[in-house]
Amino acid sequence: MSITTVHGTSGEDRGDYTRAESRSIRRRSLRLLADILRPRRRLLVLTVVVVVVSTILRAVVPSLIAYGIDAALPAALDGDWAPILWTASAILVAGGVGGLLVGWYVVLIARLMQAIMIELRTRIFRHTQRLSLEFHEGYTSGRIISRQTSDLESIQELLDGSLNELVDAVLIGAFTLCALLLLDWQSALILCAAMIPLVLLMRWFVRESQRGFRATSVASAKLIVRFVETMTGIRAVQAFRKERRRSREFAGAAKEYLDANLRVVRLYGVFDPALMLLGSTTIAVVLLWGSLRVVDGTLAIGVLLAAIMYVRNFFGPLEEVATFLNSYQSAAAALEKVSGVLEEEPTVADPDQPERLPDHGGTIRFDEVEFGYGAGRSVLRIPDLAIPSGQTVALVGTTGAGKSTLAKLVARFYDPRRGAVRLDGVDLRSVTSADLRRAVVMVTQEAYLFSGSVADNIALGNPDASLAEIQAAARAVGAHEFIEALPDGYDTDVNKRGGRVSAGQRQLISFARAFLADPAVLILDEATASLDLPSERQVQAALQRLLADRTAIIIAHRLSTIEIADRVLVMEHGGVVEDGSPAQLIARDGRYARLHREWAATQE
Ligand SMILES: Nc1ncnc2c1ncn2[C@@H]1O[C@H](COP(=O)(O)OP(=O)(O)OP(=O)(O)O)[C@@H](O)[C@H]1O
Repeated sequence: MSITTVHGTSGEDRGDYTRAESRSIRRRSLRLLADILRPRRRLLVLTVVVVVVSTILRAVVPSLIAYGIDAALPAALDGDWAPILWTASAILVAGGVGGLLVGWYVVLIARLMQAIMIELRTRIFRHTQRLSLEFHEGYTSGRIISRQTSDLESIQELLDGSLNELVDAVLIGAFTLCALLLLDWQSALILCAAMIPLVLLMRWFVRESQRGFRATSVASAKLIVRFVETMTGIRAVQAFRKERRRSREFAGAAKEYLDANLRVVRLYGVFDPALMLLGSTTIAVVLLWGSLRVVDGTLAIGVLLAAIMYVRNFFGPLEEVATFLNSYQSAAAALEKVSGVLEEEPTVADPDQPERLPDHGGTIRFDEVEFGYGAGRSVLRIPDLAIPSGQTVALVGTTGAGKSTLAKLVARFYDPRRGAVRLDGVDLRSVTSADLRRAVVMVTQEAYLFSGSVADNIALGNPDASLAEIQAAARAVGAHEFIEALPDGYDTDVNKRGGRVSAGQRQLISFARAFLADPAVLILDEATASLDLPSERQVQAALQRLLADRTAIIIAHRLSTIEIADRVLVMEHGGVVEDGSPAQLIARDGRYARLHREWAATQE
């Protein structure tokens, strides 16, 4: 399998990467870390210096003890107390300064790690916000939430605690080995021999637990996806009495997560005792071989004591390395996913050499356009379609005919596979997103309101607008009266009790937002669906004001909305099958005329 199969978030749900894939993913994670650490390299260097010095100081202590027992103690027995006093002072200084440096190191590393966390958090947020609609439609919100929550928490856990343990273990291990080599090479040799099974044990554990942690990370993401999906769709779940089934599915995912975790725990059940056995065996061998030499008179007793202390020091932190590896594996799995999301590129990118749109345009043209989602079949084919500036076009057709897709191409949420969509003669691919969002605004059925006041929500259309302009926009679309009647009028917080607005009112707020934005092209995708029938006249009047002096594309399933259009395009299987004014199409007695008759019948 080639490396490209794991580019970005693809292959994320697999726990069975090949070696080459694993390597490429690991490199991607490291690149991300290096990129984040580069601007903080001074802090990093200082932290490393502090920890190295403190470890050296601590590693010297057993040698000082050996000197104290073998040289200073006999001198004291002869009445010379100076050497033992010096040795005791040296132990005190080494231990004391070493301890102080450890304290400083803890602060430094915490600063560094917090900086990394904040940087990661903001990068994920900024980046996912920038990614195209195509990414978000394919990557569920549950998964993006796990990137920002459980994944970042695993990384934080590693950075907060376990990393200290690893640094400790590695440095103490290295310095201990050096000190032991200088002090007694034969004990050092025994320790080196013990490192062969140690390396094998570690390698086995890392390999197995890596697999295990990938599986737990996949399982935990699934759990979050199930939760988020159920809660965001809670209306449908309750309406269709699907609570039991969703609970069953959730329990299934929870079981999968539990099993994956248990597999990892079982690995620890083997690794920890094996490590302890290896440590005790090494100490026993050093003690036996050392005792033989002490009896022979070839080894001083203080050196044997120091050698045993060094071997203990060597194995002591290794048990903590297991804890580190635990957090490391889950953090590495998390970082892999995070770096995958960060590797995704917006599929709808800004041009290198943008062209400017004219100020008051609005002419749309589809030129030999063909489009399909992802690598899927083609769902839209528009060989030639021109919408002159100022025209209101209604898109009509059976469900799945391609109306929303056509609208999404005009708003450039997607680029066509072939051909071009042009606005005032400029290919949309050559327009910057800032320019495009000014020229084209799409209002959808969801009419999403952000936390904040009603005025803030309308002002999204034009952040520089004054309150008078905001109110004028609300008046134009017929939203002013109900906003005034809210507890705090325009200052009402839409997320607070009492500030809750109905779906239809939300729609009107989003109309006001669009009116204030004053785009050359406005797209309404089923945007009138939530408005209540009793206000139909109001809706029509509001729409007429909203659509005046601009090009508009309306997708609507209600006749009254379509009737205000200058032109109707009937779509079927991704193509335009009828095109004309409502009156012309009725006279032609085709599909639109039939639809019109059916609608008229239901309105009576
Ligand atoms: N995000 C997507 N990924 C893959 N296929 C999609 C996606 N969105 C729509 N499609 C497919 O594209 C085709 C056209 O869908 P589109 O939403 O444009 O239809 P529509 O005419 O707007 O339908 P409706 O009136 O039901 O909203 C359909 O076959 C649909 O299954």
